[in-house]
Amino acid sequence: MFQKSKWIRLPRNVAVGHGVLDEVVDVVDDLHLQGRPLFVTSPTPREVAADPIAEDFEAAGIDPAVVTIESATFDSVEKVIEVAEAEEVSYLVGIGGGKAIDIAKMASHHLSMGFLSIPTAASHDGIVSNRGSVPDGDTRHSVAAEPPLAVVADTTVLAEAPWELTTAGCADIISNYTAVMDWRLAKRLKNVEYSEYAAALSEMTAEILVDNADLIRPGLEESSWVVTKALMSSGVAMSIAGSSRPASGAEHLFSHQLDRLEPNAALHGHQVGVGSIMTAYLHGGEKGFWTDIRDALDSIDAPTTATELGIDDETVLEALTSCHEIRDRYTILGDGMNEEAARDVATKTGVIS
Ligand SMILES: NC(=O)C1=CN([C@@H]2O[C@H](COP(=O)(O)OP(=O)(O)OC[C@H]3O[C@@H](n4cnc5c(N)ncnc54)[C@H](OP(=O)(O)O)[C@@H]3O)[C@@H](O)[C@H]2O)C=CC1
Ligand SMILES: O=C(CO)COP(=O)(O)O
Ligand SMILES: [Zn+2]
Repeated sequence: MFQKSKWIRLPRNVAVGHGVLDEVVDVVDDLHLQGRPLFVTSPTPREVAADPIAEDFEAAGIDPAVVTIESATFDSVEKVIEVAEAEEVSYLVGIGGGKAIDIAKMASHHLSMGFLSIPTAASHDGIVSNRGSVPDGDTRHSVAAEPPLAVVADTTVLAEAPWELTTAGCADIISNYTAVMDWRLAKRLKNVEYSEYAAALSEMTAEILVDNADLIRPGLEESSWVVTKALMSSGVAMSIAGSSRPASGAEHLFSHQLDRLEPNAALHGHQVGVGSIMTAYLHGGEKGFWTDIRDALDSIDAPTTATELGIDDETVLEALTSCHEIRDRYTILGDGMNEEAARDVATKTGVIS
């Protein structure tokens, strides 16, 4: 007897393009959201977007509360929950990079409140996903979170953000290739839950981005358009899967471990991109597959070496040999690499010299 069932929660409204930051109040109106919002933001996005959006709300007779967070931690989630309760808000608006949006979606989940996602950087694929990513001691949690009711992605704002944020978003997408390979491997070896649709969407998203690499250039609003659509598509793949599996494999374990060993050394997307070169090599795949990943990263100005990440070779090796312990997620790393093997892959792929 067929007994499978599933909920897939996706945004109802997606406003993307030139100047849509001016339409946030209209989006809220269209969703029939009542009461006071809490803006969850971080220092730079507050200046770039949260303060101007607050002025629009005030002009419409709505007084938003604002909380600024500095890091993607459970303490930040707690802080947001406390402010939301104290300020008696009705819904949350995450305004910023991956950090602010993750914290807002996790706090919304806890509070059972609606949430809007307003990215100020095309730097990560958590814009629409229903997961939050939080370091916690030796481990890294992928936490169930509230998917946004709506996304407002202004390509003017995204194009004006520092270029490396956009290249980080591209690298987060390019890493989908190896994430899906890890997922298929885990399906074959460990019978983990797997969605062919989510996997195909994730791969297709990476494919379209790489095919359009020529359009991705600094300061071009069209680049933000191409990258943001890919980031949202990748987030939809995660929401369909009900897990970050379509977009997070061993290359993400490597990045999460770097976050522990060298906090804030490099952007999330850049770290997963370099990780992806090495895990593509480990998968063997078709000859030249890892060089395709490296060349795709190179073509959009994303780092391909430890030096370009600003991380020393020994830290790369430590991350490679220990990152399988970060979480219970089967990948090409299996039960871990020894140091010799790690040095071999990192050297042969040119990540370390
Ligand atoms: N839930 C999910 O599915 C996913 C979650 N993630 C998570 O997202 C995070 C990575 O995202 P990322 O965006 O790189 O990290 P951050 O949110 O830390 O943003 C990176 C930097 O960009 C700055 N910034 C943001 N917008 C602008 C702008 N318009 N102009 C100038 N600077 C700006 C931030 O400023 P400031 O320092 O002031 O904040 C910060 O310094 C990680 O925590 C990662 O785990 C990533 C992918 C998927
Ligand atoms: O970064 C992600 C997808 O790009 C998801 O993060 P996790 O590895 O924490 O699930
Ligand atoms: Zn990622």
